[in-house]
Amino acid sequence: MLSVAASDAAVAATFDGSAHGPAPISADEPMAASGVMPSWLAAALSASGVSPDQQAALIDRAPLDVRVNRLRADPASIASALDGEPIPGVPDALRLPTGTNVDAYAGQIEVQDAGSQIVSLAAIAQPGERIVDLCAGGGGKTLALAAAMRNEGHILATDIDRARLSRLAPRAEKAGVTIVETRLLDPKREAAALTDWVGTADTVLIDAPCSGTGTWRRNPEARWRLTADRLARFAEQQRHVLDVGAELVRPGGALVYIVCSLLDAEGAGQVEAFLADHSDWRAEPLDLPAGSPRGAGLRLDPASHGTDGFFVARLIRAC
Ligand SMILES: C[S@@+](CC[C@H](N)C(=O)[O-])C[C@H]1O[C@@H](n2cnc3c(N)ncnc32)[C@H](O)[C@@H]1O
Repeated sequence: MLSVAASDAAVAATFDGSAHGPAPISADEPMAASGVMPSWLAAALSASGVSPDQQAALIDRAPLDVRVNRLRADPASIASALDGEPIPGVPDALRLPTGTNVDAYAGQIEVQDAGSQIVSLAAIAQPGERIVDLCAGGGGKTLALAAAMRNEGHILATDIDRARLSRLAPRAEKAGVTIVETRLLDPKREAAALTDWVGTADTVLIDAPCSGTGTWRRNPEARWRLTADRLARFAEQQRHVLDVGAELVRPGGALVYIVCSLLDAEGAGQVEAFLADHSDWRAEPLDLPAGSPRGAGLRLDPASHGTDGFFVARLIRAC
């Protein structure tokens, strides 16, 4: 804002110290270099193979994408009612005109970025399976898994955040989903609450806590809040949830690791370290409607794929 004020007298005049106004600008006030993000973060993204054009697109305006819930609605009818465009290769996704009011369609559609829908497909969820959604939050991906399973089987949805997890059950009810069991975990004591699932899950989905560099289109201020220390803490949490989740997978089963970040430290690098430490696991190539190869997985970004930014990998436990 100081940079803007330096070149725009009208903006500068608002720094007048009035009630709700910013303090007057002092002569020696340090000014941040202008740019899309802090320079350390731009350097980290560049080192992760994210080009300047891809970095700039991280703060573009996001489209309004929804997932049609096949348990309650038919994609073709919703597309014609809401003037939605199908998204090639993503079975239940529609892109709606900006500003479409979706409130009347609660339970029939879920607002969910196409990228989030695409990475959920990496679970290849089938009716009848037993799946753990370890970092389920409010259940965006849980509900996508349940729809893919045609509401047959069992999903254990867990999280350490009570408020987020409490939003899942009412959403599931509205969506006609009855196969989800929620379980609140104690941080660092997750394993003790999951002993009944050890070695039994067909798939464990880990949508890990992360810096969110791929979701700046929705949270543009997050780029200025992220610090190297916070990033290191996210990386530590990611290692931890990978270890917790891996224990739950049955022999021959899959672990799907997702982050909405483009930084290798949270994506390809995490998976590389996991595979180096777990010789009985291998990465399985992914066949998704979009994504560019990155390490053992795929990466999506707004400039290349028109979605939020994600990294996803599918890892298989030896039989
Ligand atoms: C990216 S968000 C999940 C979003 C959710 N999957 C969705 O699609 O709506 C990551 C979640 O991980 C949870 N989390 C963080 N540490 C965890 C842990 N040790 N065990 C389980 N969940 C954890 C956070 O509370 C947060 O809700």
